[in-house]
Amino acid sequence: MLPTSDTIAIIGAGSVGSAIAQSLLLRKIVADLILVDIDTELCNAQVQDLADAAYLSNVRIRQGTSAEAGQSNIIVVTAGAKQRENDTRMSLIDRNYAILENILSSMKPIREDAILVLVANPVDVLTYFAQKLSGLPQSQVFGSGTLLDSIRLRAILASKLKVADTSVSAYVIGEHGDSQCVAWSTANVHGTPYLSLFPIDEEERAKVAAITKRKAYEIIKAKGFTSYGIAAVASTICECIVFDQRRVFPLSHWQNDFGCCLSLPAVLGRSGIVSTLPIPLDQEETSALAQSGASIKDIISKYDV
Ligand SMILES: NC(=O)C1=CN([C@@H]2O[C@H](COP(=O)(O)OP(=O)(O)OC[C@H]3O[C@@H](n4cnc5c(N)ncnc54)[C@H](O)[C@@H]3O)[C@@H](O)[C@H]2O)C=CC1
Ligand SMILES: CC(=O)C(=O)O
Repeated sequence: MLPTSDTIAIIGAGSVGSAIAQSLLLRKIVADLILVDIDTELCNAQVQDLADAAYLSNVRIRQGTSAEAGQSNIIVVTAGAKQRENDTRMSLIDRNYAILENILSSMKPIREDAILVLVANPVDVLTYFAQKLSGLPQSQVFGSGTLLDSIRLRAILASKLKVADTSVSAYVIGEHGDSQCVAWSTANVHGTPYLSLFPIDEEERAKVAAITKRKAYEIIKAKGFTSYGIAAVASTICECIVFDQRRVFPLSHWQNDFGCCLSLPAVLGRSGIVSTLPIPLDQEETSALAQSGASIKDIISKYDV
């Protein structure tokens, strides 16, 4: 596959931004990558290191400014504080809201057809504010959401059934965080309900959901951050946009019913969120999703003026 002439800018060249850059480089999705960070020395070092890895592909990578990022086709926002052991994602909001405001104002004017992908946490809350502050249409501003959690869930379910992860379709929905929920009633393997193929009781289901939810905490406890999983997710999102693949992903996007951004299945294409798909949920899942929406809205209301 030849890289397209699109440019992707990554804001934040720390653990996550650099891992996303490496994933994009190796997958040869676009010809040009720009890395931007307030810490220009770190950014330059990451670019130099990644440029060595670029001999595996035809991709050019360089350090850029916020203004240049604003003129890129896709802008991936990873800049922000990360969780320390046992910090929740929501606890980052004070610091990361301020960083987001700063980034968006320094990127302006943002090109009208740019796609803004939020990765920094709390991703659902930041997606809401990025929609408000960027001036872009809501369909062009969304967060990586629970795609990463869904991949984690799918891996657990697949290993129980001894099938490939890709053969299981299962969604974590709601917040990319502690109030997330599993849409058990729609989990399936090529159309057959997962729970009919591999019946697990309520206690076991709760255990699987908890392991999925805790995975980031466990990784952060041992190595201080997560990066490879989100890099795979973010580069897949970029690929889907660049090639207008119209894949269905659980992404954090605007929800009229909840008055916030949270993850539900969305069709992703060249212009961003192209459409949404209904997801049949049982009563328990519906109420868990509503609670997740309420907890995101609660944080938003503290900052929304
Ligand atoms: N959505 C998801 O699934 C995931 C989200 N994350 C989140 O990604 C964020 C970044 O994590 P890491 O890369 O590990 O942190 P990091 O601390 O390694 O990197 C963050 C970078 O942002 C930069 N930065 C801060 N303010 C800036 C500004 N105004 N303009 C430009 N750059 C700025 C810092 O200089 C730093 O290099 C965190 O909020 C973390 O929670 C991390 C993993 C998965
Ligand atoms: C840190 C984070 O949000 C994750 O790995 O899920």
